Amino acid sequence: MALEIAEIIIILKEHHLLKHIVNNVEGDHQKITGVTYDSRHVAANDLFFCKGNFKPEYLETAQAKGATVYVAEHQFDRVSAMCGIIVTNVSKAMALIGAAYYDYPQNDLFIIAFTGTKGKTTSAYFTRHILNTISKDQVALFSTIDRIIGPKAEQEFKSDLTTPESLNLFHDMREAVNNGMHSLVMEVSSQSYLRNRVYGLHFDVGVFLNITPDHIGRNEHPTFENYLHCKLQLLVNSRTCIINAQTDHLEEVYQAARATTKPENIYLFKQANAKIENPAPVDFVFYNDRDDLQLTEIEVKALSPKGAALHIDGRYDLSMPGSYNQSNATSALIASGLAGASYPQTKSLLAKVKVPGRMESIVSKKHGVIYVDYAHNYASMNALLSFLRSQYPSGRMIVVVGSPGDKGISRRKGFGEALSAHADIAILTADDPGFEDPNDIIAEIDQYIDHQKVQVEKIVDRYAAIKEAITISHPEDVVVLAAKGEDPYQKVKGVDTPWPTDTKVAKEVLKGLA
Ligand SMILES: CC(=O)N[C@H]1[C@@H](OP(=O)(O)OP(=O)(O)OC[C@H]2O[C@@H](n3ccc(=O)[nH]c3=O)[C@H](O)[C@@H]2O)O[C@H](CO)[C@@H](O)[C@@H]1O[C@H](C)C(=O)N[C@@H](C)C(=O)N[C@H](CCC(=O)O)C(=O)O
Ligand SMILES: Nc1ncnc2c1ncn2[C@@H]1O[C@H](COP(=O)(O)OP(=O)(O)OP(=O)(O)O)[C@@H](O)[C@H]1O
Repeated sequence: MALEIAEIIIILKEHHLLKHIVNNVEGDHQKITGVTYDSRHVAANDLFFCKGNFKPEYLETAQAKGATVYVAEHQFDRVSAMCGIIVTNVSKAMALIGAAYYDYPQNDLFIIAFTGTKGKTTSAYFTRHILNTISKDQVALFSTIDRIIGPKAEQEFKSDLTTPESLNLFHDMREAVNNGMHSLVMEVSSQSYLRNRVYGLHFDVGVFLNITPDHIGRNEHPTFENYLHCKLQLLVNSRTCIINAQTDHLEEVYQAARATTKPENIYLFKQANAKIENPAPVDFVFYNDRDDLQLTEIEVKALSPKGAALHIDGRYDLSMPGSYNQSNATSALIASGLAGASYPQTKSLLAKVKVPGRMESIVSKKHGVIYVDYAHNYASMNALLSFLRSQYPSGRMIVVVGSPGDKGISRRKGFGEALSAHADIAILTADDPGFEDPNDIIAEIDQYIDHQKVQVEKIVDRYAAIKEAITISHPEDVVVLAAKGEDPYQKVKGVDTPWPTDTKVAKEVLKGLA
């Protein structure tokens, strides 16, 4: 793969991003044969992007390793051997040049993208499972948990971000195409719009699941309005839109879709008896006749001719309980319908999907049922605990939870409120404390807990907290290990400290108690 300076100039001018060029001694036909934003991965003739919390010495290292061109928002004098392309916005430039360098892999993929405060990973897994089963292994997945760029085991790896940096995104899309993938299901975080990771990219189908306050604060969104604005960008950039009509801010969400999409390409869905303010007729409803731990099923019914044309009406079995998962499943069925999947081919496919770290249960005779779940804000914690409360009305609910440092500050209050509403015992512990003292985070969650309703224990060491929860639980109790899912590390003072995962710890503790 290669790109000439001349091509880069045209792309940047087209998007009004080019300020000027310095040291262009080799001329416009100079070719770059690689692109990177990390000095640790530079090769000869690379183009290097100076982005984010960047230090000038990274560029000097890049030059020493053979990079010949850099893109930055201002000129660097100490790399006089390099051609400098000075732009108004480096992250936008990086996304556009990345797409060009990897030869626009998005044109070879049918892309379904999910956004929402909660349910992105679950819905993406559901959709990918349906389409991948039907297409016999030709569907890639870019999720918070992992990225799958081909059918072989070595083409599946853990994700660093929910939505990758633009260069990695286009690189992995190209790999997916080379590996025979014809579709891609991906999660698009609001942060990826804030940071221009998907700038210029258009999606075949964009799905908006829901929005509640989260991800607001240092390093994330300055305000809720900004968070909502970034999330809405997915709909603005999608050819066909699917909207959960039960989302908050439905009017704005629908308007964002309408800004670039005709009503005939916008699909709304909701639970059959949910009351909503209708900005447009609903296309699909789902009935949740049965929703318990033994069996979860939904019936999907089209209400409009365009809905009926997808042929997804029918009764489906689900592997994951909870009304929110029924909503996630409906979004996945509509998205899959738009990609050509129909009933009854899809009838039983969702009965087999497991999403790592979401609603994983471990049954023990002496210590009740233990759930490991990724719920980590008010909306998800409330949804999870209220569902489990309905399933275990008589036992005690013992919840182990912590909140991350340096971000998502509103989660602390949210946890306090959700625990007060549903838990009997809360064991507050550490979860990615980052540069904060976990004791302070625990104290903050605790101040929002109603101590008349909930007994609180504070155990910073997460292993000891899980051990305590399981040790004190009786057979009729339910233990919830919340917020960490299958995360294999704890972020402590900038270091990813290995963590065996909540599931492994719980199993180990149970073995020790047997
Ligand atoms: C705030 C934010 O999003 N920051 C992301 C951003 O950081 P950054 O551009 O400042 O990069 P940096 O790591 O500080 O380093 C600066 C630059 O120097 C380069 N460098 C660094 C060291 C070196 O030796 N040489 C070198 O060239 C780096 O490659 C980088 O280009 O780019 C980095 C990759 O280049 C990301 O790892 C980093 O994500 C941080 C870790 C993060 O926590 N992001 C979260 C908030 C996030 O993006 N979350 C959303 C999900 C949210 C949700 O759940 O909905 C996501 O999409 O994952
Ligand atoms: N539609 C939903 N509404 C509310 N809570 C949900 C919904 N879907 C899932 N959850 C809860 O949120 C948790 C995380 O779900 P999931 O990983 O699918 O969401 P996500 O949007 O990918 O989250 P994140 O952005 O934090 O990675 C689940 O473990 C479950 O407890």
